[in-house]
Amino acid sequence: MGCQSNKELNRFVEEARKYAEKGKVANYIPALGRANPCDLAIAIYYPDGNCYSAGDIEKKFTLQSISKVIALALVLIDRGREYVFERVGMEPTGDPFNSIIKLETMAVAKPLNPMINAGALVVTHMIKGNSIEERFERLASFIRTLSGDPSVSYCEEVAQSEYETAHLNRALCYFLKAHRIIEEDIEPLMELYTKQCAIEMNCLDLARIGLVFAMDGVDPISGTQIIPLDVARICKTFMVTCGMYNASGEFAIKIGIPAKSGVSGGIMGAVPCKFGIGVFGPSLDEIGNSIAGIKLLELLSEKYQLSIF
Ligand SMILES: NC(=O)CC[C@H](N)C(=O)O
Repeated sequence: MGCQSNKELNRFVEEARKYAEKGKVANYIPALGRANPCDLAIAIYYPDGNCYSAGDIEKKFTLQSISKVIALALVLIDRGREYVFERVGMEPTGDPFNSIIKLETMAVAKPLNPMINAGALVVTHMIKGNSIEERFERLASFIRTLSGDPSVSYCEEVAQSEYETAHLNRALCYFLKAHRIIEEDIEPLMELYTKQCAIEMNCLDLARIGLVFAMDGVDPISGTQIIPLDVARICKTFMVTCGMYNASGEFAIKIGIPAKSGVSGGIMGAVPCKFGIGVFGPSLDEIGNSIAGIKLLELLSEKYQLSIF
């Protein structure tokens, strides 16, 4: 089944924490550079409502790229598959998450998938609403429903810090605007995107969202289908093929759990039909994934045979 003991999870955390010193916290968003590289936490949420956790579980972190998979679910619900995939593709890139190179070399300028920044910016562009505030609120309220935590909000300091420094993301947006994939003003879109990335929570909330994906869109605690089955499946497939950036192949081989990471050090995992996982460890490897977090998931996956393959 899976780990059902805080004590055992704690042993895994302490074993994996040793790897944190081999990585570095992200500092291209200045506010993220202030994280403690030694922090490490995990929570596992089961369909019966039981939750096990260990490490620095009280620490909140921003979702960053984890928000990409949730925003994708929202726009797929709102606009349907056809509309969404006319504007963003379904293929992994093998490039870093913020790369611009494929946009220019592909025959059609549309981003290859919604998990790289270019694709995620197009997804955020598709969030419906009459103002930036309304669009952000729709996403935030969707995330509150998924996590079952009505207090979820965003970290203003991180949002502002990214907004002030997100020149590469601006470049992606202007390129996409020139090719008419994005059709709105870029500065308000950047405001929305940086707030989206700065939505913060602890790893228990994140595990609960992972659980909804694991259960094909049903929140087993409330019994509601929050995400339609086909949308949940599309999201999980992207998590497998592109969720860990250009390390998704290695992650699939070594760990084999649909997962999505973010540069703040979060990882959301969805073990199909079993449980959701939330991990936080801000020390990152060269690709930008939580170094101790990956080790922790590796220990867990090996012990409990969690690979879906
Ligand atoms: N990999 C990430 O988590 C990237 C998210 C970050 N907000 C960015 O756009 O650069």
